[in-house]
Amino acid sequence: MADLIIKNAYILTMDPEAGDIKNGVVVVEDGKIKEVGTSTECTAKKVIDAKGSVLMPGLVNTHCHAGMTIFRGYADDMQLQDWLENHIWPAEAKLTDDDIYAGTRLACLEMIRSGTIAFADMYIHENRVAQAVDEAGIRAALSYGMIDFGDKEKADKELEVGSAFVKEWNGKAGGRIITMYGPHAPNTCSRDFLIRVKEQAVRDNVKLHIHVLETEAELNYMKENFGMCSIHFLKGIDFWGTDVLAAHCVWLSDGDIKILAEYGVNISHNPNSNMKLASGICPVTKLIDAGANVCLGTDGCASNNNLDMFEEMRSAALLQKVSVMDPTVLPARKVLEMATVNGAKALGINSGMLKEGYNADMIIIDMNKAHLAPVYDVASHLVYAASGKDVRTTIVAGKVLMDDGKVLSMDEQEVIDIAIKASKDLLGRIGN
Ligand SMILES: O=c1[nH]cnc2c1ncn2[C@@H]1O[C@H](CO)[C@@H](O)[C@H]1O
Ligand SMILES: [Zn+2]
Repeated sequence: MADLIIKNAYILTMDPEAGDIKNGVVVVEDGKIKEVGTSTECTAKKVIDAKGSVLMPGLVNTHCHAGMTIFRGYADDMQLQDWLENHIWPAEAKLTDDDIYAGTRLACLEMIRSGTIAFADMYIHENRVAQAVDEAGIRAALSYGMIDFGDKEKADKELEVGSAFVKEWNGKAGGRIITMYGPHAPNTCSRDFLIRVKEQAVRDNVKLHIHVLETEAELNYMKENFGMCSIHFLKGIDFWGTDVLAAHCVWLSDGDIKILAEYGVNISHNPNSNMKLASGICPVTKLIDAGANVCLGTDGCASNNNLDMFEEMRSAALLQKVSVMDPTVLPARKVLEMATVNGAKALGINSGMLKEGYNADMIIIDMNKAHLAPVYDVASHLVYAASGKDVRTTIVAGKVLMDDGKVLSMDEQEVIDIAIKASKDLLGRIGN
C-alpha cells in the first residue's frame, strides 16, 4: 500500500514529456513519487481529493536569510550600504542563536504556508537554522555566511565555523538538509579567502552560495581594487562552476553573461529585494538566451518583506518585461520553470518536477476563488493572479506539512508568539 494518493487534480507536472494532466493522480511512497498519470491501481493510507485544485511541484527559493525574518519591517527605505552597515549588521551583532531559531521557524512557517518546499540559506548561527528546518519538515541547502574583510585571523575562524557546519549537517534530517559554503561577497571577502573557501568546498564535495554584483558600489569597488568586475575576478581564481549559486548578478556586462553561461553558474534572481533596495535589474532575458540557469529567490525578509515565491514570480515577469520593453519575454511557464525545475537544479535536489522517482515535494492550490476565475490557462493564473495564500496543501518528502490550510508540522500560534517576543527583547537590547 502506498503512503499517499492525490486524485482529481489538474496536474502541472513541469515535466516536458508529460506536460499538464487535466484530471490526474499522483501516488507517493517512501517520500518519492511512485506514479503520475490519469488513474492508478494503487491504494494508499491517505487519499486527498484535489477536485477544483492544481497540483504542482512546490517552489524553490534559491536565496534567503531565513533568520532575518525576525527583522521584517525593521529597517526599510534606505540604500543597501546604509541599510547593512548602519542598521542590519549592528542589529545582527545583538542577535542570539535563540532569536535566529525563532526567526527561522517563522520563515519556515511562512514558506510552508505559501508553497515553498525548499530554500537556499546563508546566515549566522546556522546550526540553529538547521534545527528549525529539521523540525519544520521543509527542505533546505544551508550555509554559514562568512565574511573576513581581509583579516587573516577572522578568515581562519570563519572557515572553521563554516566547515564544521558543512560537515555536521550535510545529508541530515533524512536527507532534507544539504550544506554549502557561504562566502558573503567578493567585496566583503578577500581574494585569498575566496580561493581557500572554493578549494575547501571542492574537497568537501559541496556547493557554494555567494552574493555577486548586487550593487553598482560593488562593481566600482572591484574595478578600483582589482581593475576588473567581480565576474572576471572570480573567473581569475577558478571560482566559477556548476557548483556555484550566485545571488543577484545585477551589474553584468555582455561579456560577464557569457562567462556565467559558459561555466554553468546558477543565478538566483531576487526581483523584489532588488527593487526595494533599488539595486538595479538583473538581465534575466540575456542570461536565459545565453543558456544560463536562472532561478528565483526572495532574499531575506528585511529586504522584501515576505517570503512569498508567487509574488517573486509575478515580479520577475513584470520587471523583465518593462526593463527590456518587450511583453513577450519571461512568459508564465518560463517563470514557473525558474521557480521549480531551475531552482531544484541549482540546489542539486531531485525535486521541481512531478515525475516518477522524484521527491514528493508538491503543493495544491485552491482555484475556487474570485481572483482565480475563470480559468483559460492555469500557468497564467499561478504567475499573474495567484498568491502564496492560495496554497492549501504543502507536501515535502511525501509528508503533508500543511493539510487543507492547517499546518501540521509546527504549532503556528506558538511560532508567531515566540518570534514577536524575540523581536521585542531584541529591540530592548539594541536600544531603540
Ligand atoms: O541583500 C543583501 N546583500 C548583502 N548582504 C545581505 C543581504 N541581505 C542580507 N545580507 C547579509 O548577508 C549576511 C549573511 O550571513 C548577513 O549579514 C545578512 O544581513
Ligand atoms: Zn542576500
